[in-house]
Amino acid sequence: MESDETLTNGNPNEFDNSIREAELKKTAIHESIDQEAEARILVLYTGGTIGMKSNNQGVYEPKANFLVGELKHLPMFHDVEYAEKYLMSDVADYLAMPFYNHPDPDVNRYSKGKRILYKIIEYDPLLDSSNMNMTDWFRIATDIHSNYEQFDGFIVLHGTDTMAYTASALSFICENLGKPIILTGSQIPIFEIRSDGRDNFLSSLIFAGHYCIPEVMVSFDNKILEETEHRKKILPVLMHFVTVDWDAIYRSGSLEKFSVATTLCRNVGVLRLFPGITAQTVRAFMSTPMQGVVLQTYGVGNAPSNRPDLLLAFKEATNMGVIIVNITQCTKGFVDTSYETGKALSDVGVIGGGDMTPEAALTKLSYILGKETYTHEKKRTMMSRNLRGEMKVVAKEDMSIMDFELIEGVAKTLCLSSKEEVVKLKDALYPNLMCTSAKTGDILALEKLRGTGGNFSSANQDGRTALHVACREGHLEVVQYLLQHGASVHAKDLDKKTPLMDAVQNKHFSIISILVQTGAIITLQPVILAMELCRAASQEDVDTLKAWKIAGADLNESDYDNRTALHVAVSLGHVETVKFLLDNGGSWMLNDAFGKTAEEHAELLGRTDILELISKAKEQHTQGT
Ligand SMILES: NC(=O)C[C@H](N)C(=O)O
Repeated sequence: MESDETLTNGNPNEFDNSIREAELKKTAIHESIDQEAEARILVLYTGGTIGMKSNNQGVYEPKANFLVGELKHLPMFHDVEYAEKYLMSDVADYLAMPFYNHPDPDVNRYSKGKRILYKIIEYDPLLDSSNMNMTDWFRIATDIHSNYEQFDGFIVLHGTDTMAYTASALSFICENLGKPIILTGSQIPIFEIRSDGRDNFLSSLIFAGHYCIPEVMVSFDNKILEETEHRKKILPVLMHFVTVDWDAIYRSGSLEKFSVATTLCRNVGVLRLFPGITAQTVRAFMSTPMQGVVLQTYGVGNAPSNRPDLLLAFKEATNMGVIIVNITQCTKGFVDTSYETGKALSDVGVIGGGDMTPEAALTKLSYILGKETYTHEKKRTMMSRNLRGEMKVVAKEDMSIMDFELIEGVAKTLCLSSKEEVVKLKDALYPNLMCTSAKTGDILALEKLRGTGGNFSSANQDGRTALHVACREGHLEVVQYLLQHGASVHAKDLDKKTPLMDAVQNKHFSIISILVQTGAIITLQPVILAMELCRAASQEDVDTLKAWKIAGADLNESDYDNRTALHVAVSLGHVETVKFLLDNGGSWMLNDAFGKTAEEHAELLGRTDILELISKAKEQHTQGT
């Protein structure tokens, strides 16, 4: 061989020269490596059509240990000459793309192009994505985590069938992400003569190597989409190859390091409404062990408001602790409560899911329900928050005021300098911020306000406190939270209304019980209370009568004509109301101002059905005494 000959037979000077040349060459190599901007990308090859091969029956199947070797023959994926010269030691098993000068001026302002070195880790077995499950999501996230520091970005080669699920799941379980994760795949294997796979993979490598976008994204068809909107191809794209919409990028404000969530809840599901769906189906779907349901409704989040049976089934489920999130069946659009039919759902505890895709909503539910340290109310609040850019349109009533960092913001804008000024501003704003948070059931915001000196007994300009508002809205956990943190059950607003009255008027039975247990009492004058009872009786509003009863009211209270609720119910022939009143201590013997008892009114009207109820009540009364 040439070198041996030189060694053994050659002139010693020639030998010295060749060493010197080799040394010079080495230095040149190092210089060129040092000068060349470089990005290192880790590619997790999980399977999918992109790396499949047709078997002898002409069917595509994943083929192990095949992709890397084949890519090495494609010049746009591997620069053989460069690799032979420079890929050694720690990068020996990497592939090297040809040096690429990115046309985007934003990217190229500081460097004249980049060399992307990438390493492929092939999963065993390679999976068709239809065979993947939650454990595979964790494996991908954990692999990214353990290689996080050595790489500038990550690509996941994945089948297209369930890519939207994996991408959405990764976006949630990868917490405090600071580097790009791009999922890509193809419809035709990368080695076929015509394949979308080559472009998709190439775009992903270039994108991951040139842009530091801290999001999970999907690369397809020369477009990079945020993971959570990937299904909706019609939405504006984040990047159309050379132009990035930087404003559309979601950035976490957290100071925490990148980590991977440890648990996902599997008891979640998607239910698509259809005309004629039965309440039985809904109940069966939402029964134990179900913990979270994505409800796909019509249009802007509508469900039939003329189906009390369905609404009751949803209400039962939310009361049992199932978290239901409302998203639309349309491929484009978002959930709004401006229609009566949409509001009916939020009234029974269904949370508005804005414009989330079904995959994002489902994996978000699974992620949040997996957070064992969160209270139920916190889980509900988190579901209505935009956590990873998955909700471009947050339903107005679901938006947390704390998202705006209001106090600091206002103080800065007004250039307040002294502590006193800031305290004054706080006094003016805090009660309203607390009421707003109580209205949306946002315990996190309340906690933040308390932590920065908020006092839950302070009232806004109408004398309303956060407790008034929570009682009115029916947020049981917020009521409990406020009471445990110093809110007064005795607070009266400018209309002399207590939180108990708010709860009664809105028929929130459990809240009424808690308030009574905490010492709340009815503060209305007896005659006014009687008028309220008579009005409820006249409207056959048994639930309001029940609410007053739980609040401690005597249902025999009489108005200015000495009429009781029972007089009114009998005179108007409201049988159910009569029955409720008799069952709850209503007296048939009290005279009104015209000298008549309720029983006499029934006789005058010839209401034998009511007279029968009265005689039954009499019997029970005699047996009881
Ligand atoms: N195009 C594809 O990748 C489809 C394939 N069945 C998969 O999801 O793995």
